[in-house]
Amino acid sequence: MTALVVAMDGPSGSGKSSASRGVARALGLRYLDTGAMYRAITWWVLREGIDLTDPGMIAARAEEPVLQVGTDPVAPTIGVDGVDVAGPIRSAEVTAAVSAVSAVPEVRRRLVAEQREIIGAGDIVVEGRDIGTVVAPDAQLKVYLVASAHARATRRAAEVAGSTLEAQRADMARRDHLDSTRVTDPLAMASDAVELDTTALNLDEVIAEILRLIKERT
Ligand SMILES: Nc1ncnc2c1ncn2[C@@H]1O[C@H](COP(=O)(O)OP(=O)(O)OP(=O)(O)O)[C@@H](O)[C@H]1O
Ligand SMILES: Nc1ccn([C@H]2C[C@H](O)[C@@H](COP(=O)(O)O)O2)c(=O)n1
Repeated sequence: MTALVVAMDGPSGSGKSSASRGVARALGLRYLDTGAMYRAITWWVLREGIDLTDPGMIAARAEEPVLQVGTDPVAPTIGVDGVDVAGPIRSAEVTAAVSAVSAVPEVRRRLVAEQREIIGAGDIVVEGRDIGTVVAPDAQLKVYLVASAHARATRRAAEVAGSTLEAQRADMARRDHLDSTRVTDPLAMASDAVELDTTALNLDEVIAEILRLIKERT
């Protein structure tokens, strides 16, 4: 049987990470969080003091940081030049800057190549924004997760200590806009993806539906 690749795309807070990890764990597959890779490069750009408003400078140095990416769905890891950045990449500072860095074509070219190398022989669930359209267009199953803006902001506000619903809603609207209007690889649903609205579903129900879709395809 062909090695399985499942592509999971969708906007911020739609549940991609939680559902992808759950599916990978259930089936003994690997898991790749491509958003963590864009966040890791962003962490490095900020640490280097590179001007975020200068895409040319970000592009010129895009190949410099070396990423270490772990694909165990139980304990995914991410490092930059040997530094564990799993915590820092979730900071408000990185979240505010990541759309600008991920819009730089040289950053995307570099990371898409690395992502394809990690996907390699398959048996992996890959989540992000452009997986079904650009990174793995031949994936056996492509799922596009959506949820209402209210549900997404409520979930995030519950997760981030000290945050409010309104702040989360504003941040997601800003990132959705930047992620879907960038010139290279914008957030878009692949024509052969299955759209799954998670607004009224709990996480177990989402995972069960994706497992059902995988069974149907394989
Ligand atoms: N179906 C669901 N029902 C309720 N809560 C959920 C559901 N799916 C995910 N969550 C919760 O919503 C939050 C966001 O989920 P998750 O991080 O998986 O989204 P995401 O799409 O990967 O977001 P991002 O793109 O910003 O990384 C988490 O706190 C998660 O536990
Ligand atoms: N394949 C991807 C994955 C992520 N991004 C960008 C867009 C997001 O704002 C940012 C962080 O992703 P998250 O951790 O919130 O999933 O990275 C992208 O452009 N392409």
